[in-house]
Amino acid sequence: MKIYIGSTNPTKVEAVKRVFSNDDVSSVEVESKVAAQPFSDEETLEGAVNRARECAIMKKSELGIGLEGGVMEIDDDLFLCNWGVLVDQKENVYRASGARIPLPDEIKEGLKTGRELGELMDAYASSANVSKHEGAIGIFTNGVIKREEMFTHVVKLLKGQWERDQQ
Ligand SMILES: O=P(O)(O)OP(=O)(O)OP(=O)(O)OC[C@H]1O[C@@H](n2cnc3c(O)ncnc32)[C@H](O)[C@@H]1O
Ligand SMILES: [Mg+2]
Repeated sequence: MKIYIGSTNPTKVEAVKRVFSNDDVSSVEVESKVAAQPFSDEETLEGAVNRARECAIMKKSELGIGLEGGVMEIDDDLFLCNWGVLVDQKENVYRASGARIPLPDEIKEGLKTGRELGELMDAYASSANVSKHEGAIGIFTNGVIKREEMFTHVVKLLKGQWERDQQ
C-alpha cells in the first residue's frame, strides 16, 4: 500500500514505517491548519485530521496519516497530548491518542507566555531538536518512553481499527 505521513519529523515518520513495515511509506510536509502549539485535545486532533486528509488526497495515496502534538489542561496542570488520524480512500476517519503526562510548572509557565514546547524543551534539556529525538515525553520519563515509541503506539491503534474494518 502507498501511505503518506504528513510530517518529516523523524519520530513520526519512523513510527509509521515501523508499524506499516511491509508498505510503501512516504513523508510529506503538509499544513496542520492549527496553531504551531495546539492547546487542547480538540485543536490537536483537528491538526492531525487536517494532516491526514491532505495526505489521503495525494496522488496514488491509499492511506493518509496525520500525527500532531500539543498540550491540554486538566485543572491547573498542562499535559502532553498527541493525536493520530488515519484516512482511507473511502474517506473513513480513524482516530487515536497517545499517552499523556503532566509537564513541570517551569514548562507550563513558558507555554502560557506563548512559547512553543519544542523551543522550551531544547532550552530545558540544553540540547537541539528534542522534538525530533526523545521528545518531552522522553525527557520527563527519564528515557523510558520516547516520542517515537509513543507515536508507534498511536499508529498501531490506528492500524488495528482500520484493519478490523477490512475483514
Ligand atoms: O514537523 P512537525 O510534524 O510539525 O513536528 P513537530 O515536532 O513540530 O511536532 P508538532 O507540530 O506535532 O508539535 C507541536 C508543537 O509541540 C512541540 N512538541 C510536541 N510534542 C513534543 C515533545 O514530545 N517534545 C518536544 N516538543 C514537542 C513541537 O516542537 C511543536 O512546537
Ligand atoms: Mg509542528
